[in-house]
Amino acid sequence: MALLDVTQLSIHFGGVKAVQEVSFSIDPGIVYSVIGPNGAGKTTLFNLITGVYKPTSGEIRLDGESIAGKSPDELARRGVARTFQNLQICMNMSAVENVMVGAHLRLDRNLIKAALRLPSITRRDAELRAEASELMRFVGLDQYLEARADSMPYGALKRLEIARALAMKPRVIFLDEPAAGLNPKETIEVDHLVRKVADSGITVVLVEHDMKMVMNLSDRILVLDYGKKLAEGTGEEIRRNPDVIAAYLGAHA
Ligand SMILES: Nc1ncnc2c1ncn2[C@@H]1O[C@H](COP(=O)(O)OP(=O)(O)OP(=O)(O)O)[C@@H](O)[C@H]1O
Repeated sequence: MALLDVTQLSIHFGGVKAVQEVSFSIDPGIVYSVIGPNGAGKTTLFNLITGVYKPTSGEIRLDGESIAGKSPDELARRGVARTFQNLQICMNMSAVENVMVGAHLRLDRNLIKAALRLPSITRRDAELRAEASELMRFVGLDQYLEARADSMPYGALKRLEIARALAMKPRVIFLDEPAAGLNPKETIEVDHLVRKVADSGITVVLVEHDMKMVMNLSDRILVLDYGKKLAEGTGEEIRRNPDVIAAYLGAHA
C-alpha cells in the first residue's frame, strides 16, 4: 500500500487556484520529488500535506487514513516532518537545542506527564540532548555541537533544519529546497545527506530547483505547472516528456 495517497487535491486563495485537482501516491522508502516553474504550487502542496493549509477540496491519506486538515502538531506525531524554504531556526538558541525542539514536537503529550515527575525531566532532557547531538553528527554538523545557531553559516543551518525534522523520528520527511542558496560543494553534501536519510528507511519528498540533484536522487518525480499535475514518472520518463520539456526544462535550458 502507498504511504501517502493524494486525491484530487485543490486549494484556492481567492481567485488564485494554487493547487488544482492534483492526484498522486508515494510508496514507502522512496525519494519523491516535486518540480515545476516558480509559482507552480510546490510549496503550497507541501503546506497542504503537512497541515499548514486546509484543502478547499480533495483527500490526503497517510497509510489509508485521512489526514486532510489535521494540524502540523498532529501530523508530526503521526510521523510527518518537514523543513522550510526560508529557514525556521531559533537564532537565540544553541544548535543542539534547535534539534531538541523537533523531539519535543514528537513528545508533546508526554511533557505534561513528565512535568509531574521532575527528576525524570532532567533525565529526559539529557537523553534528548544526546539524541540531538547524535542527529547533528548524522547530518555532518559534528563541529557545531557546542555552537549557537546565530554563529553558524547558512549551509550548516540548512542541515540543522534537517536534523531537527529527523528528531521527530518521522516516517516521511518533506524537504523544501534543501539546496537553495548553497554552493556546489554544499549542494553535493546535501545530496549525499538526502540519500543517507532515504537509506535509513525514511520516505523523502523533495522540492528542489537543482535539476542535477533531482535527477540524481529521485525514484519518481511529479511535475506541477500552474497548480496542475503536468506529468509524473521516473527521471527518465520526465526527462523525455514533451510537455515537461516545453513547460519547464525548455524554459530553464
Ligand atoms: N497564502 C497564500 N495566499 C495567496 N496566494 C498564495 C498563497 N500561497 C501561495 N499563493 C499563490 O499560489 C501560487 C503557488 O505558489 P507556491 O509558492 O506554492 O509556488 P512554488 O511552486 O512553490 O514556487 P517557487 O518555486 O517560487 O517556490 C502562487 O501564485 C502564489 O502566489
